[in-house]
Amino acid sequence: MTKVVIIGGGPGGYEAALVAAQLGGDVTLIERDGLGGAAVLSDCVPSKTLIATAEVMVRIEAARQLGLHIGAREVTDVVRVDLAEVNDRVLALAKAQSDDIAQRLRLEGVRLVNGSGRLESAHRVIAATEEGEVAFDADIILLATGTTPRELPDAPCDGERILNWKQVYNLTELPERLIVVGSGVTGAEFASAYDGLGCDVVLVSSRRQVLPGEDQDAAAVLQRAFSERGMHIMSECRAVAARREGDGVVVTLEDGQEVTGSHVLMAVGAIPNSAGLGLEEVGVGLTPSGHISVDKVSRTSIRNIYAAGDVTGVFALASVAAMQGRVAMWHSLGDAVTPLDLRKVSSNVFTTPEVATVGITQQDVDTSDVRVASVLLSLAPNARSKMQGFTDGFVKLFCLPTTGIIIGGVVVAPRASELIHAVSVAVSQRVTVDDFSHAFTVYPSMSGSLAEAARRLHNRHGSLLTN
Ligand SMILES: Cc1cc2nc3c(=O)[nH]c(=O)nc-3n(C[C@H](O)[C@H](O)[C@H](O)COP(=O)(O)OP(=O)(O)OC[C@H]3O[C@@H](n4cnc5c(N)ncnc54)[C@H](O)[C@@H]3O)c2cc1C
Ligand SMILES: NC(=O)c1ccc[n+]([C@@H]2O[C@H](COP(=O)([O-])OP(=O)(O)OC[C@H]3O[C@@H](n4cnc5c(N)ncnc54)[C@H](O)[C@@H]3O)[C@@H](O)[C@H]2O)c1
Repeated sequence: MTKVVIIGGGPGGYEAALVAAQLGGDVTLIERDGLGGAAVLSDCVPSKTLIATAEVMVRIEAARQLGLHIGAREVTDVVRVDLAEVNDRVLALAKAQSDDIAQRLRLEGVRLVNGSGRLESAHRVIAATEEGEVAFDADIILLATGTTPRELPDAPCDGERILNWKQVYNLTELPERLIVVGSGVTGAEFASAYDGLGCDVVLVSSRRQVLPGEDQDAAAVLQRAFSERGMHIMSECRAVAARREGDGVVVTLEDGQEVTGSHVLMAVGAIPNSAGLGLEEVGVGLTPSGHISVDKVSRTSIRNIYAAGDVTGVFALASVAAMQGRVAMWHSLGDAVTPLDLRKVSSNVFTTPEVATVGITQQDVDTSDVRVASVLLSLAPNARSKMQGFTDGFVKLFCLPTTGIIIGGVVVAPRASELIHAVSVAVSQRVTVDDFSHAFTVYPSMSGSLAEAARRLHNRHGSLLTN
């Protein structure tokens, strides 16, 4: 039996373990914290659970537009957020998810080792466990060790008032005034969630507009939505330090301004967990940022050592980590394998409204020579949007002008994460705009706007239509 040793039990590691077990490998998975990794225990799952609660608050608040009066001016006057209870639920759900994953892995015959792993050689892994060090021989090794929140040297997190995104679940009371530093996906999602829960939120954004890495038309909608909800966005500001003062915090910006709040959440990116793994000693190549270099089948510079997930810096998504892990095992264990294709990845920013994207981006289109036809269709005229009191979003489709094949899309809407799937199938199956628009959509529905966008691309003049 081929001996497979995996370090890291997040989506990159545990999905790989399932494939390796299915293909008959003798699989050992070493994880120091808990199965499911940071994705399940502290990052993706907890944040989306918190956001689910915040969404309900936002919907209650929006009810008055629909003729439902909640008997008070502010939603927070009638709905009391018990943050201790909310966070208990968040953590219990994450733990249950982690336990389910552990149980499934055990059922599939994966050997689970609770400890910290490192390479001794290209064919031997050491796990430091509570009982001491244990060595495992390996034919194939997968490194899927994820990342750690980046800290600013002068803003060390204390877990009480100066927080990273893993520490917010310790809070038992809603922050009175939360400063969120960083307006990438993590910062934007937490700013949106705490604003929805009723906190006064200040967002320190290093760029002109929030979500610098996302579709800029979508980011503009979100920036407007945040401002209209009363969030204070400090654009083109960088934090350099944060300190406790009395019952609050003071964040110092690069230009010397000071921002005061009750708490600060640092969302300034993450650094790869690649130190201390024995990589340099064994000769595993790293990028200048310290991520592990991999090719499209997840191979590192050492023949039998693979890497998957955030530690590779390829695309920090749970879905991509899982696919990289599976691809690594299909490749190393001799199964049919399709190299990772980032042009088909779909992702979602879980803000209010949500921003979902798949395939080619507007930035790719604007910076490449490839001719692309696109249409951006506002959701304002969509009957379902009007009924639901939502008019600020849009759908956007990209296609090749010669063939009409759909190569990407963006949806800004409530539940955009669900709406994008049709476009994702179109991108992965190379569906044309004509075929896409000929499929029936429900009336009234927001997906009707996706079909309408495809219809507008029938002649594909390569223009950017708005409405
Ligand atoms: C706040 C937040 C929200 C997110 N939301 C989403 C989302 O909605 N959707 C989405 O697709 N992605 C989301 N992501 C990204 C997603 O969480 C990551 O892409 C995903 O966790 C990557 O999985 P991974 O397996 O590479 O690493 P991780 O999930 O980080 O798991 C790595 C594991 O390796 C363990 N480990 C590290 N070193 C060692 C060692 N030496 N020995 C043993 N174990 C070790 C760690 O303890 C950890 O458990 C979010 C990220 C953040 C920060
Ligand atoms: N819904 C999701 O799928 C989801 C959610 C969260 C994170 N993620 C993944 O995690 C990745 C990382 O996202 P992220 O937001 O954690 O990190 P990021 O690196 O993308 O964003 C960090 C932001 O903080 C800003 N920043 C850095 N230093 C600053 C300072 N001193 N003051 C003010 N701003 C500062 C940066 O300019 C950047 O815009 C994303 O690319 C995404 O793939 C996904």
